[in-house]
Amino acid sequence: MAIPTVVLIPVWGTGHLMSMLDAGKRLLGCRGGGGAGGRLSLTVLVMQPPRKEYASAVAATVRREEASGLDIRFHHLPAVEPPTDCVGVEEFVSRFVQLHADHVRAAISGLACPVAGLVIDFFCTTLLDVSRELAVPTYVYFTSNAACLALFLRLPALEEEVTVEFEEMDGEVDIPGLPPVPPSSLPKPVMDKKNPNYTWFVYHGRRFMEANGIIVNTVHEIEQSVLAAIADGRVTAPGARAPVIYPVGPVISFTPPSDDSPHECVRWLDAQPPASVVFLCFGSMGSLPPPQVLEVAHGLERSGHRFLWVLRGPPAAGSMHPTDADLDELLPEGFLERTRARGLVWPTWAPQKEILAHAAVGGFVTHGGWNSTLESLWFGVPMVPWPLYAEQHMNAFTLVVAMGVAVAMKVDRKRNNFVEASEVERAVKSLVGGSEEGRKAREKAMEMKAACRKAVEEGGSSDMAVHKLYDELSTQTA
Ligand SMILES: COc1cc(-c2[o+]c3cc(O)cc([O-])c3cc2O[C@@H]2O[C@H](CO)[C@H](O)[C@H](O)[C@H]2O)cc(OC)c1O
Ligand SMILES: O=c1ccn([C@@H]2O[C@H](COP(=O)(O)OP(=O)(O)O)[C@@H](O)[C@H]2O)c(=O)[nH]1
Repeated sequence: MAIPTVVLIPVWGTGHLMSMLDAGKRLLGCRGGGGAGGRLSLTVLVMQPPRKEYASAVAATVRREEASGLDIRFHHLPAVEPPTDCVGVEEFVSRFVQLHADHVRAAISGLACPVAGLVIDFFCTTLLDVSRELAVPTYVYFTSNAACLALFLRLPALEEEVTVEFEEMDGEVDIPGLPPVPPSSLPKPVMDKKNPNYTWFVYHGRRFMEANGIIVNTVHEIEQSVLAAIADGRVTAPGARAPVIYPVGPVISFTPPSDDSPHECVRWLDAQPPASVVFLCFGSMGSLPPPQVLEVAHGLERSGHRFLWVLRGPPAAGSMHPTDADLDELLPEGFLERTRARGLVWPTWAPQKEILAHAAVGGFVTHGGWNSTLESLWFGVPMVPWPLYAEQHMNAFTLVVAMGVAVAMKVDRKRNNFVEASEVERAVKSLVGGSEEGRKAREKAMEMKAACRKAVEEGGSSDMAVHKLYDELSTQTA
């Protein structure tokens, strides 16, 4: 009989597609997985991305994985017409995915091998209707952390409990397993209940309950208390218990470098003392408006510390991604000359993981995307979170208050996440300048590094979670 397959349905963004593929590959790595005599294969249903800028990145990923020799097949779904009347990302992605339901049904029904299960990105819960119809067990893959997942699961009950906007409520938001969450730290889509993006968040939170399990890119030991609260039924409404949670992280995509010569950023770091450099980078969609760039430049200059700053320009019209920065136009007059001996400003995509791995890096000013956060923890680098979009305000709260791996910085959410130069200076000095706060964050980050590495070793918590999932999937089609 043909080997049963696990069908993956990712969304197209790098932090989503790569993360799900790498998690899937861990299933193939289980005893009897995708190697010779394997008991499971992977089939990836690829949606044609709604924007050209994503299409080439997706195509490159597919080419690389097809050449890997692993038992992974890619099935390209027919294109659909993207909705044109959406107000934001959550609504757009959710509705665009929903339009693929018939194609997903046809693709799964047409597979020549038995289907062990379906793994869907968290934006894809509308497809639970298809999997129910086909009687295929379905797991949600949650690319962010357990704290954010707990909020998703708690939202349907919060709908009843908090009838005003969160920012108008008295006190803080109660999410069992987390310290009380200030309403100003909630993810962007939750900040405006009249917005369809909020409605979609609540919708997904409700539908997660129908899944056979939720796979989360986190580590049991680093989010123990919130994971326990979910498992004990304290997060969900009375009488409702969340599906089994599989913390399989950190899932980090390490792609082999394309040539042997070290990147210019790495060569620059080679000449810096250990733990002396603060690294600033704001994710795949992060760029700072020109007045904000000036504040950062002044803050870094006044801090007196070494820095490696990935500075990107504003996105071109119709794009979500930053352009390469024009440094002469963006930076203050004479800044590069004055800081030449201790700073490097890099105007384009940087090899973030290689940089975080470097001994010279002492701290990371990050937008707090979950992939960046896990990469920082993997290398034991303490952070200063500077949330810009999506769930990043919630991540910043988790990193500072719940995990203690980051030094807080005052970010004015009401002024487009503006940070004053003096605050950049203070945060940088605190992070890499030997303050008690910075020392504690570094110590915690090193503890988390050890926990992350242990979790993915044979017999570690994440390794066990992957095996548990593998066993469940393989028995379902046995
Ligand atoms: C988790 O809550 C939100 C996620 C997103 C979001 O949307 C998105 C849409 C795309 O078409 C492509 C993407 O790559 C993408 C990515 C994305 O979130 C990022 O996901 C990472 C892993 O979950 C990470 O945690 C980053 O912080 C996110 O930026 C958008 C959103 O609101 C706008 C969310 O609330
Ligand atoms: O110059 C850059 C910017 C980002 N990244 C990578 O892009 C991903 C960003 O994912 P994250 O979840 O942190 O944020 P998002 O971009 O999805 O908001 C991470 O793997 C980073 O290492 C990188 O390698 N170089």
